[in-house]
Amino acid sequence: MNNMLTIAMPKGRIFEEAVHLMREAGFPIPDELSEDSRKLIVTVPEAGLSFFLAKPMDVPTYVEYGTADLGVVGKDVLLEEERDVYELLDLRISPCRISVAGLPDWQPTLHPRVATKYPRIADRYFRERGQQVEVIRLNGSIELAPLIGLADRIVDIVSTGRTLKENGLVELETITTVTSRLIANRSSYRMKSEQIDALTCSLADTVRQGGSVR
Ligand SMILES: Nc1ncnc2c1ncn2[C@@H]1O[C@H](COP(=O)(O)OP(=O)(O)OP(=O)(O)O)[C@@H](O)[C@H]1O
Ligand SMILES: O=P(O)(O)OC[C@H]1O[C@H](OP(=O)(O)OP(=O)(O)O)[C@H](O)[C@@H]1O
Repeated sequence: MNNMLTIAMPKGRIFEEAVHLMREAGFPIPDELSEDSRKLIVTVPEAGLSFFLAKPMDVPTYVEYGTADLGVVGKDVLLEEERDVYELLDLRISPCRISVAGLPDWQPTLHPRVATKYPRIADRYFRERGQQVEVIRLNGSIELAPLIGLADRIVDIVSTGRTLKENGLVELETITTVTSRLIANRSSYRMKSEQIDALTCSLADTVRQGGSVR
């Protein structure tokens, strides 16, 4: 059996915090694993760890298919992608929320349109409330949609609230709060339980001690 643990790391916002947390938990992550580098795979044989860098939305896919044993990913992505993976630990990093937002003078319309990068989350949210909406999937700059008349409302990430404020939008409802999670492939979790449990426990201790808060 291959005893190496392969970990899918998300590029972008979560990356630095995740690396910081792992180093605090005692895992020797080399400087080579950096967003400044173009290298996508970094192996640390002496620690039995191999890391690769992926787009955040793709992390659960790599983990579900077993190309990574573990992954670090935002709860928003888990809720959107609905991949068959284990969620092992709340890492309490990269906090934000998913909210419904719109113009302050927004009025309900007969066939409301909702723009979002999270079509499943949006669809589920409005369906559970018995509200019929047309969900329009966009890839970014979601706040544009109500400003230019593409949609009545948006479902998007809010962190500081600055993007909403600078575009004259208001947060109407919070759908859920979000932090990053450690996830595992189901069969890896059975086959490599000892290694995965040890890594999860070290990270959990560090998280409990507030080690990740910077
Ligand atoms: N202000 C924020 N905006 C977006 N994501 C945030 C924010 N704060 C924390 N996050 C977390 O970071 C993750 C997104 O990271 P990032 O923006 O780097 O990736 P991305 O959405 O794939 O970006 P892009 O599509 O612009 O490359 C989200 O899944 C979420 O869990
Ligand atoms: O509340 P804030 O702190 O302003 O953060 C929220 C904004 O950040 C994200 O956008 P991102 O920067 O990823 O750009 P994007 O529009 O291209 O997705 C998100 O989609 C919001 O637009």
